[in-house]
Amino acid sequence: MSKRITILGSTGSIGRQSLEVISACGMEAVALTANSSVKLLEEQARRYRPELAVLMDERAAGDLRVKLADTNVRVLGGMEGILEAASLSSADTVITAVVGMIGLRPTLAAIREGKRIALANKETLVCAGQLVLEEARDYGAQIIPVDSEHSALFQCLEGNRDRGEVKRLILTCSGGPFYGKKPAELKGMTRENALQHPNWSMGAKITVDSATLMNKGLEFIEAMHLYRMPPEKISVLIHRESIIHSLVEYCDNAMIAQLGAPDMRLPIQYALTWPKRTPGPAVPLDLWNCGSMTFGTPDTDTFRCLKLAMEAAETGGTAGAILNGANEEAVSQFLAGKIGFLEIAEKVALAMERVPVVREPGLDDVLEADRAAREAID
Ligand SMILES: NC(=O)C1=CN([C@@H]2O[C@H](COP(=O)(O)OP(=O)(O)OC[C@H]3O[C@@H](n4cnc5c(N)ncnc54)[C@H](OP(=O)(O)O)[C@@H]3O)[C@@H](O)[C@H]2O)C=CC1
Ligand SMILES: CC(=O)[C@@H](O)[C@H](O)COP(=O)(O)O
Ligand SMILES: [Mn+2]
Repeated sequence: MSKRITILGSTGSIGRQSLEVISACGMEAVALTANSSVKLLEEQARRYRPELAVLMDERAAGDLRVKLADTNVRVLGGMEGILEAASLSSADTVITAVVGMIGLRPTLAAIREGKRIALANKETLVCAGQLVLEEARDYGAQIIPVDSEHSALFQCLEGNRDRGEVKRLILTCSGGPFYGKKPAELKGMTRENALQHPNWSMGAKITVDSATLMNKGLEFIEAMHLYRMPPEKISVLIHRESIIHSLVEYCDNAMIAQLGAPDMRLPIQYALTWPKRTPGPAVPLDLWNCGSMTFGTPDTDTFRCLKLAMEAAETGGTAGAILNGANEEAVSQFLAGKIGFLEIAEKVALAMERVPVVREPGLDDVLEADRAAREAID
């Protein structure tokens, strides 16, 4: 039987590429969700004919319902609708391609139904990694990473390798559009400058995170949770070309890497087909013509967000939720032209100073940490 998939965030960068993979691999989309993109969700619903289409924005959901009145697609609105899409009985797999910690409750809902989670939404694990992984264990839900570095690590670990054999995980980092710049130059960098990622075409929020190196910081915490590794066993390596997507160093000093063209359709597909591999739409890597590969050390004095994330990783508890909430808010202010580039790190640092950390948090503690962090920087 073909795979039946719900995509949370189908109109975004990962969501659209997921639909390409689903088509190319003969799978079925049973539910699609977005925030307010009525036109694109209507087009997707007409083309893929899911059972359910959901928009978070209730007014936009009303418009979509009218537009899809001539189809069998059921249309819902709001968080209740998204939770229904996440737990739909006909879906076996949920791709979490929503941006931000708003994805946490739907991810938990899907886990509680025992779905396979193809996890792109890294903010979920940064905020509530322990909680999410415990629930996945209790409900027997597999979590397969979509984030390119974590998919690479997953492949280098052969899924479930004995952690005692692993010396460290090495996350590669492109360095983003501002690699090599110092604070005086970074001060004047605009939204347009920050949105020029050297290798990947992605949504606006993650592209800004790549420019501040917060993306690598979030990925550091994501890797800790996914692979049960302490912070001292995770390193970040600058690799400008984004060809090596990450590496595992073993206790005998062997290093296993996963390489590929910078094309998210490969990790998306692998999260859906694992443990099998099948032909798919991702472009092949032409090693003969890709030029040289370079490596270096990140400048965490200039790109403070990475250092702040590593501190949050050491602290644990709700520190990840505080870091993430402040970052989401600060990036949204930067994208709206309200604050400068360097103020993103300043605001995250401020929230980490001001908001107390709760140890062994439950869901309510995580949600409260997120709220308090956003309030602390306003
Ligand atoms: N893009 C990439 O290559 C990679 C992305 N990721 C991660 O994947 C996730 C998605 O990233 P990306 O695809 O780039 O993001 P995009 O901004 O391109 O897409 C986000 C999606 O989420 C929906 N959405 C936004 N806000 C809400 C909300 N409040 N409620 C419900 N739905 C919402 C959007 O709907 P609408 O269109 O209506 O706004 C859209 O469908 C992020 O966590 C990112 O870090 C990880 C690795 C690579
Ligand atoms: C495609 C992907 O997974 C992104 O997270 C990407 O890795 C961003 O690259 P950098 O954060 O290394 O610039
Ligand atoms: Mn990544």
